[in-house]
Amino acid sequence: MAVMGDLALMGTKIKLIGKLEKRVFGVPLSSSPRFSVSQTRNLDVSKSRTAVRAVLQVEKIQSSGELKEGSLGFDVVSERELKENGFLGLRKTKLVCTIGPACSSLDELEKLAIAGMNVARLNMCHNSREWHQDVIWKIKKLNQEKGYCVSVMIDTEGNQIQVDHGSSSSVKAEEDSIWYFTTEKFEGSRPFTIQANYEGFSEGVNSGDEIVIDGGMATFEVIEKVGNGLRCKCTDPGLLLPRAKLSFWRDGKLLGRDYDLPTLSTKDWSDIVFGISEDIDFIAVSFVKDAEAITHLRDYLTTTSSKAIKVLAKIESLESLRRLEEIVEASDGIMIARGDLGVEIPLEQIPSVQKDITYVCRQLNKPVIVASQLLESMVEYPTPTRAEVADVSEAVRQYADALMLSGESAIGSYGMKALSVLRTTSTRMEQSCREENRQTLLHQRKLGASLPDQIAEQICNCAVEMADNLGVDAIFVYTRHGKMASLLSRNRPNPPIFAFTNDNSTQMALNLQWGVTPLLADLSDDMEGNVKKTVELIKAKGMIKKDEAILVVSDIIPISTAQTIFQSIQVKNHQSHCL
Ligand SMILES: Nc1ncnc2c1ncn2[C@@H]1O[C@H](COP(=O)(O)OP(=O)(O)OP(=O)(O)O)[C@@H](O)[C@H]1O
Ligand SMILES: CC(=O)C(=O)O
Ligand SMILES: [K+]
Ligand SMILES: [Mg+2]
Repeated sequence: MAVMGDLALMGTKIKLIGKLEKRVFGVPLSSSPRFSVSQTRNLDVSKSRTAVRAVLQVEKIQSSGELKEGSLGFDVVSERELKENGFLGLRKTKLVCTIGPACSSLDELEKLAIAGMNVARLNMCHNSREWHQDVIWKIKKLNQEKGYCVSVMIDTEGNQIQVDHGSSSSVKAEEDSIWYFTTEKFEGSRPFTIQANYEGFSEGVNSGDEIVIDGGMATFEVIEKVGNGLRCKCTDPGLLLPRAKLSFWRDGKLLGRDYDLPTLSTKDWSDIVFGISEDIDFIAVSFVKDAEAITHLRDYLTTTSSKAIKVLAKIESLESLRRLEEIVEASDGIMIARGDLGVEIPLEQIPSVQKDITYVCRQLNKPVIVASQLLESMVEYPTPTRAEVADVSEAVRQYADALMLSGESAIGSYGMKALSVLRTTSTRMEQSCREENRQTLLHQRKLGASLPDQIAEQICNCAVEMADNLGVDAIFVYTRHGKMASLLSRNRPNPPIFAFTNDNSTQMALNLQWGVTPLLADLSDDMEGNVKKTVELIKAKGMIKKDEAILVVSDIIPISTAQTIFQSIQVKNHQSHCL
């Protein structure tokens, strides 16, 4: 015997199956699954006259019969974590690692995968095409042969204005020393000379303006313009690193500069073509200025790639902040690239800007990565600073979908340790957020333009409220394109979300979404069959304990009845025979 409830919503069926202990939509329920109750309640879900009618009733669930052969599509890392820590012990915050010379061997990559790397990032600014290809092949090999599930992201070089002193190490700029910034091209280095990579870099700059290198590594005052070059005096001594970035200031204010350069350079396009041919999962676009470049790239990918490659916009300039909402709307996700952002805006503004961006992303339901200098000191040292741990914790408390390592994993000696710090710190803060019940503090904005989209959204909002109120152990979602999984994730539920999909690119894309464990499964149009099969398999693997309850959500649309959308919510526990 089990409890079963139906919610009927314009052809949408919602089922509740299981032990109902608390309140659903404010309706008090008996604590025993062996009760008989029938209640109705109207609930407006949109501006239209649509209403939800909730009917709770007792129904007998048939015994499951024999277990079928098959795989649940679990990757080895999630499977191990689930067995060791149980449902609630699964980490929700996703981890991205930049791959560089310190971690590019098969062995090192496997160690990162074991330690929880969900996405590997390749920065196209560095190294050769062959090097990147080799890393991608190794990751695919690990996924295919050893059962990991690591997605691949390429990060474009972009049209960045950089200055270089021509030496491979850093150079010191002393106070009052005179330097010449030039656009002239020459090999090697010349004393007190810095090459800029763009002819127009000094356009609109006046004498008396300040040049700040890498967000404050050193500062110069412009003495005079000489052709396209600038003669400058060092006013704040410091270090000049190779390929440094610069910002211009006048009267204490940043000079917003719109260089007439396309967001995607010729090299970026060739890297994108390479990425498509290597079957990558994400393209992170550097120095996005507006939504246009993102829309253009997405259109290009739709026509050239059979796979749904996701486009992430990197927020790392003043212009991107000014057009934040349109960029978030146009893209599949966002990276808060705090490194270059800190060159473009005053450092003290970064924490509030990060908070605002993560908030907008949640509202518009796009995954967001917090990147750069999370554990910067670990490039050199085996432990993080207390301030770094606090920074990581704050990003987790803001419910960022993912955290990213840059130099810590790419060139650092303690990449594995840094990843472990991200893992333990995020797990701890997630637990604290659950105890505080911070999810309820978040406001949401309606996303769906069409009624079916609004229905999907409302189902997910209600499903998460139910899951949290009922204290279920896990949410199962059956999804083709990941929409329902992301709408559930957006609500940041207490239990983990297991997203079953038969689409490989959906699985790899969901790797970036908070709290979602994506699983590749052989789904049919028969929802009851899908649920039964996966629950039986997960039970057979010993992943469900006797007293655990699961909430099931689906958006599988049967091909034969494409006009009608059958979406459902069910709650299952061991009292129902099919568990
Ligand atoms: N593929 C690589 N090969 C060699 N060095 C790398 C590679 N990837 C990263 N690095 C090194 O790691 C450091 C940090 O990496 P990351 O790519 O995050 O730099 P970044 O400058 O912050 O990124 P971006 O250029 O996108 O702003 C780089 O300065 C570079 O020295
Ligand atoms: C990641 C990156 O591009 C930055 O922080 O600038
Ligand atoms: K880059
Ligand atoms: Mg950057």
